[in-house]
Amino acid sequence: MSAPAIRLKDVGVRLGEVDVLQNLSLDLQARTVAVIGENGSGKSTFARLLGGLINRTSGELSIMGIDPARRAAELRRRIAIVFSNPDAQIIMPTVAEDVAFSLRADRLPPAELTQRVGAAMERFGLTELAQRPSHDLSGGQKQLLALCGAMVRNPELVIADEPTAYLDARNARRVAEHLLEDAGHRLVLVTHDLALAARCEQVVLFAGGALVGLGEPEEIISQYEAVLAC
Ligand SMILES: Nc1ncnc2c1ncn2[C@@H]1O[C@H](COP(=O)(O)OP(=O)(O)OP(=O)(O)O)[C@@H](O)[C@H]1O
Repeated sequence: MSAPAIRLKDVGVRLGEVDVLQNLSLDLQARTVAVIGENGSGKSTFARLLGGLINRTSGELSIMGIDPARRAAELRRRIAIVFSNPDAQIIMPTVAEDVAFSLRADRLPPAELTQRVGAAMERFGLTELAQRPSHDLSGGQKQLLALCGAMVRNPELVIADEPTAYLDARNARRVAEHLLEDAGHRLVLVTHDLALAARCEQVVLFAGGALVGLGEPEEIISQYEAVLAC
């Protein structure tokens, strides 16, 4: 592969009075990247930065050749962002309508829209819930719906922040397979689940808003476990 998919040079993010991320310089080329670190270390802020949801205060940033501060709309079309709290991502009254809403910009013919929505719901085990009011779903079902809505658009890059947080073991496994094994997209996965992180090709470790490790999963997870043991 040529240019890194994600490139940061001396990036800083200040939110209010707090320097949340400092002097971040890294190139991410692997298809699947895990982001790990202690509570409050800056992982979610990093994910929101990559997703164009917050802007950097300093430095340079390129996501698949796009500067999110300049071409946010284009970036949003090519990526999907999934958070641990799905409520913010569920908009429409029923499950099927909510999945279809994610495809509104594509202006698909009705038959193709129905087919795409049906296939996506099948993939995430939501077919039986298609006509259920989306806000009556359980936390785990909502998480599956949010993921389904994100993935139905076939994004090039998925940024997922603790996407299995509300899921039972079987659904967590199913979601992990979709995110990790589907070669159709790149993945940046924020997680406290080190077994999940170990399945990514590259791992990024944060501490106190700074990058303190970047490399092979085995090496970086051992580095983190040594910190946790103190
Ligand atoms: N809008 C904000 N204004 C000020 N400080 C913020 C803001 N958002 C986050 N922070 C601070 O930035 C730091 C990093 O937060 P962040 O949510 O990125 O951490 P995290 O690594 O994702 O944590 P966790 O594992 O607990 O989810 C925390 O100290 C947090 O309090």
